[in-house]
Amino acid sequence: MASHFSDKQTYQKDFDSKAYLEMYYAAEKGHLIKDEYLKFILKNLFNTFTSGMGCKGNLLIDIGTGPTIYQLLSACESFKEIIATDYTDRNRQELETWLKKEPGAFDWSSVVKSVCELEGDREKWAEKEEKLRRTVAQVLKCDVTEKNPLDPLVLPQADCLLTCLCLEGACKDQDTFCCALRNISSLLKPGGHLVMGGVLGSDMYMVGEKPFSVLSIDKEFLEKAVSDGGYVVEKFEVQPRSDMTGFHLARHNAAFFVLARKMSLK
Ligand SMILES: Cc1nn(C[C@](C)(O)C(=O)N2CCN(c3cccc4cnccc34)CC2)cc1-c1ccccc1
Repeated sequence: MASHFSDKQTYQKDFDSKAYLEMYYAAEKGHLIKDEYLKFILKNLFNTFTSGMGCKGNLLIDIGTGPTIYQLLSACESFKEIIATDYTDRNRQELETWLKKEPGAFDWSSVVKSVCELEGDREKWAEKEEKLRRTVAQVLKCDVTEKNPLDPLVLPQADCLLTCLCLEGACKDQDTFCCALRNISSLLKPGGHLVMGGVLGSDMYMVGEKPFSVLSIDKEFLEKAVSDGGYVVEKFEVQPRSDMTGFHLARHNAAFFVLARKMSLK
């Protein structure tokens, strides 16, 4: 049980990206493969990015990408350029290894095939992987607790911000969460979309034998945080968790998906 907050130094030192990927995303046995979270998020990302909801443009920045690429598979059909970001060196290294098809890269093919099935042709999984590799232009360091999360870089504002399973893991309390949301919002154009997925009612998750803390949030808090953060909520889906088999590994009672539009200044 994570009895204390897992801060960024803890992530940098103790978060084992490879052990995490095997535990949560390995074909058939990965905990999130079996859990409803991944199916729920992939379906919502597919609907958002490839079914004419107007979520498309030049630049999408993914905040807190972790070592995973599942969240980018539909987005790469609707954005010319994707920038992936994360706090820890090992997460960014894991992403670079997959993007460059280097030895030891994690095998995402079963998840890629699932997204291709949603998009209508499961056999196009190899082309999909190459399209994603061509679309991810950079993998940058980010820290959502900084006013400019990409400091010292100053980028043009993005057309879309994507963030999955990040803020609830990175923030120690609700005030920090709201502040981090404002920080990342500075990276988004007015009128641009925020796409956020994650978990409600969690307090921790395990990576190997190590517990990592999670800020427990509920729908009401999240809805208020996004609205107070200067957004109009366009879609808010919650999927209560039914399968409690992996309860001890990554405790949460629901998955959420939010699509919101950043209000223009005028
Ligand atoms: C499964 C699963 N995966 N994940 C996401 C994960 C591994 O936590 C992650 O990669 N993250 C978040 C923390 N993050 C960060 C940590 C410190 C500081 C950061 C500063 N800026 C940006 C990011 C920072 C780095 C990216 C959460 C769960 C989960 C599922 C169900 C129940 C409970 C948890």
